[in-house]
Amino acid sequence: MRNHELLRKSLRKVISKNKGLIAGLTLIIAASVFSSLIPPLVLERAVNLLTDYRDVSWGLALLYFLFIVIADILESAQNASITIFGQKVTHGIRSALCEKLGRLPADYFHSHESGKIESIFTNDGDAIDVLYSDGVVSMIADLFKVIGILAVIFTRSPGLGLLVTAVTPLLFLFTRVCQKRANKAQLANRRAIARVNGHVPETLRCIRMIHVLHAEKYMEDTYDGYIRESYDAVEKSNLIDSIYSPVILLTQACVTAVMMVLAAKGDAWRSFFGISVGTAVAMMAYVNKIFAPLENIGMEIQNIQSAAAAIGHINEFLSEPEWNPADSCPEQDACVSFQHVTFGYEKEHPVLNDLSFSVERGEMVTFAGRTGAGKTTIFRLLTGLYEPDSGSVNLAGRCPCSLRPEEKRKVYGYVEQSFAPVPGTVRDQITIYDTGISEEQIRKAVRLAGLEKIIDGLPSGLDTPMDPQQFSRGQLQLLSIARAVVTDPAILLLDEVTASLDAETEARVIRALKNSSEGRTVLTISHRLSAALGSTRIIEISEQGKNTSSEI
Ligand SMILES: Nc1ncnc2c1ncn2[C@@H]1O[C@H](COP(=O)(O)OP(=O)(O)OP(=O)(O)O)[C@@H](O)[C@H]1O
Repeated sequence: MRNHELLRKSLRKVISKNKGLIAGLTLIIAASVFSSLIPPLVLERAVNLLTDYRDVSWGLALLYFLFIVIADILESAQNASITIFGQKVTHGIRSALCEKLGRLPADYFHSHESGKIESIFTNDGDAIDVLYSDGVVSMIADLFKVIGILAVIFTRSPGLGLLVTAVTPLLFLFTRVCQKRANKAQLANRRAIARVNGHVPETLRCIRMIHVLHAEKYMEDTYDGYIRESYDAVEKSNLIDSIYSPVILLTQACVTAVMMVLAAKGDAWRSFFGISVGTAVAMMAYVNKIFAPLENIGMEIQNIQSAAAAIGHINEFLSEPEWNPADSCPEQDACVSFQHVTFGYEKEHPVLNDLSFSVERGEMVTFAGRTGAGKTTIFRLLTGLYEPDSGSVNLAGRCPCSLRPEEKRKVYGYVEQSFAPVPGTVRDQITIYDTGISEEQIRKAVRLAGLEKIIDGLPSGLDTPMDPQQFSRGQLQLLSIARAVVTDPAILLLDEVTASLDAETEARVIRALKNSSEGRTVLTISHRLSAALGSTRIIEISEQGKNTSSEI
């Protein structure tokens, strides 16, 4: 599928789901534009009656107020519907981004900086939000408003119509120049403020070192530099603001004055400008009305331009190749096996070279080898994060990549070097939001991991909100073990589980692992653990990513 088609597909999905809202929005915009044109016409009629020394009926006066109220209500409804539509589109695109994230292969996250991915979800997502809430649709509404006002002015006063048509492009140009400069200044201010925000905590964090190295002056000067940048930028932005409004007011006054002077010149001019007193009042109202949508259109163009880059990033992200694992692989008798596996994160630099080994059900095997030999890589292939370049990997008779997400936790439990908390309660740390896990399973996992006393000591037990500060490093590893065994998996993968623990804590973790390993096939990375857990075999991974196997 081509790049833009992916974004279009997301948009089409949102549009087809919200046909009613879009039809309503179109009607509201039409009604809002139409109703905003009526009050000056009623005013024209009233003033003409007054200047002819005739009575203005209560009905006409009420009609005037009624249309003002209706126009205001419709404008609010228009803004609200545009915001709702914008939110729906943004929600649709953000959901598409999130679904895409789940389908990306593991190496995407190694070849792309996390900051850039985050920025697609935050900054680019926000730019799309602004594009639809305060860009495309509002611009169409404002354009209709300008066209409507010009049309009425032309029918009432062709001369004034020509005058306004001549002035409008100049005014629009002036508005754009001011907006661009103001935006540039605001951006510079935001950059300077961001630097200040980074500088202050950095200074506080390193305050001792700053005093020791006498770097106070340098830190002060840097801070002053950022503040000056911000001050200059704000000053520039204020200057533009202070010029813009008077120029607009002056132009309005000039147009009105020219209209009046020319209309007063004689019959031919008067008929060209179509001026009765009432029409003059109405035209002044229209001239005043045309500037607001013009200014808005300038801002909306700005929003659309800023969103162009965001659309590019989102398109690029949506067209990234997806995780497309083989759905079947040769059946193997062994519980875990590698058959002539060659794999490299970059194809030209293989980490594992023609690696073969197999582990029988119930075996306890340790992988050893120098740092960087590829032990963790073996686990990454076993958990299906990567596919081998050649050869086959088998886990419980299945190709790991073909395991559906809901199957994975039943086949293997994975304990890493450090615990990765998830938002929520202590219970959520164990279940990872899997509502299919029963209370009994959770209690059993807590018991196996030796966490009973710790959890009983928490204010609300398992339902205590998770705060990693409440747990020591060893206790967090016990939580990792409970998380790995709660689904009663057949295979346990332990990657340097006790690497960063002191001897006493390590002993507790080993006790928990021993309890949890019973009846399972256990693969560990760690020399120290192999003896403590009672491994029966060590598979040594050599520098070339091959293996030698030795019995203990
Ligand atoms: N995501 C990655 N992208 C590119 N190269 C990687 C990636 N992860 C690991 N490597 C490289 O692959 C090789 C094997 O790494 P791996 O982590 O599997 O080794 P290890 O034997 O587990 O090492 P250690 O004992 O230090 O944990 C190393 O040279 C490492 O630099």
